[in-house]
Amino acid sequence: MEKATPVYVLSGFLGSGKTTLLEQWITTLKQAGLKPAIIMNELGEVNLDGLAVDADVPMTEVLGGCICCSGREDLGMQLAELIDSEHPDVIIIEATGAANPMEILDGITETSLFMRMDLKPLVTVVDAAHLLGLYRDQKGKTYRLMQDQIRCASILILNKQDRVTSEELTELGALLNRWNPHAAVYPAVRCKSREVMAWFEDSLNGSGDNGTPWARPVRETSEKHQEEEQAEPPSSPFKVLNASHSHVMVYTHYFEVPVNSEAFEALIAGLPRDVYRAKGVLTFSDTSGRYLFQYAYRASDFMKINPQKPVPDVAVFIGEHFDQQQIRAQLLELEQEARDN
Ligand SMILES: Nc1nc2c(ncn2[C@@H]2O[C@H](COP(=O)(O)OP(=O)(O)OP(=O)(O)O)[C@@H](O)[C@H]2O)c(=O)[nH]1
Repeated sequence: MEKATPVYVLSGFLGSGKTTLLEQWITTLKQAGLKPAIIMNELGEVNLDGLAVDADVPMTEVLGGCICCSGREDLGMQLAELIDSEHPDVIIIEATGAANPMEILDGITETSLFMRMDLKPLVTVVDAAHLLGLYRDQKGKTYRLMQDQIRCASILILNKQDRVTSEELTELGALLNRWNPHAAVYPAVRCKSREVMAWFEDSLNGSGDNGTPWARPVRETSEKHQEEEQAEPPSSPFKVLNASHSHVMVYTHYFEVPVNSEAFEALIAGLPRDVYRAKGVLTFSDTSGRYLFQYAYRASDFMKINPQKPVPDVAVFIGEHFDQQQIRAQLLELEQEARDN
């Protein structure tokens, strides 16, 4: 089976340190002999961040707007083109600081309907001093957007630790914990964090392991750190949160055989409430042609389609803390039933 391309999304407010982290990841990938490709989204018409990245790394730019609003389809297309033309081992998307990550995830999963991708847990970089200032004012669009970016993340890098006092850092840690109790939080200067790098390397090794990396590496890291945490003196300004599962999850299922349409509809109708979005392309065993299905906020829709190029049978589920294994087991059962009939 064709290999799934791992896709990482870096979110975080303007100037928080995303490009700084991106450069470190690129270095790591190259040292491991892997070929990275980058999608950069800048609000301006010129990609200034891109200048900081190695010239030999394939890069696609989505300029002049925020991928999450104006160019969602653009993002999907760019992603597909990048995979087709460059065959990278890993893709990293650096979103503009003004983007809402949920919308970006939605754009990316469109592409996974026709290309094998392994979407990794979302990483958000937070500028400690900026967040502190906004938190003290408690208002404005920026404040709310930063909250959204924090809430969607599975991993939070509390960057620019050097620009706040240790008391402020503790206060911010508690704040992040309240806003997103599921994410692991790592304070850092210039995004340098041993734990985040270990997670990154670990998650690369887990690529292609359909869906599981969403739950695994953070847990491993946090388990390790629980032990370290206990050994830390009580005055330690930080603790790593016990993130047993990633926060916003995506489960992608590639079908090996056409399944029964009614059984599939029944499965969709019975999805847990925590799955708030699903979509896919399917061939059914009991109908002719292919269907695009969409599910949002408990309503589903099936539309007959005629893809212009080969597209796998696939379903993508997005939600918070849902049991991916349960959905996977149900889908495998449908496939088994189809084989038996
Ligand atoms: N003091 C301090 N400066 C940092 C730290 N991390 C990054 N910076 C600086 O902050 C500025 C912004 O960093 P970038 O990595 O470009 O941030 P970004 O999130 O990519 O910025 P946008 O693309 O504008 O959203 C740069 O001048 C960095 O050198 C840090 O931990 N401490």
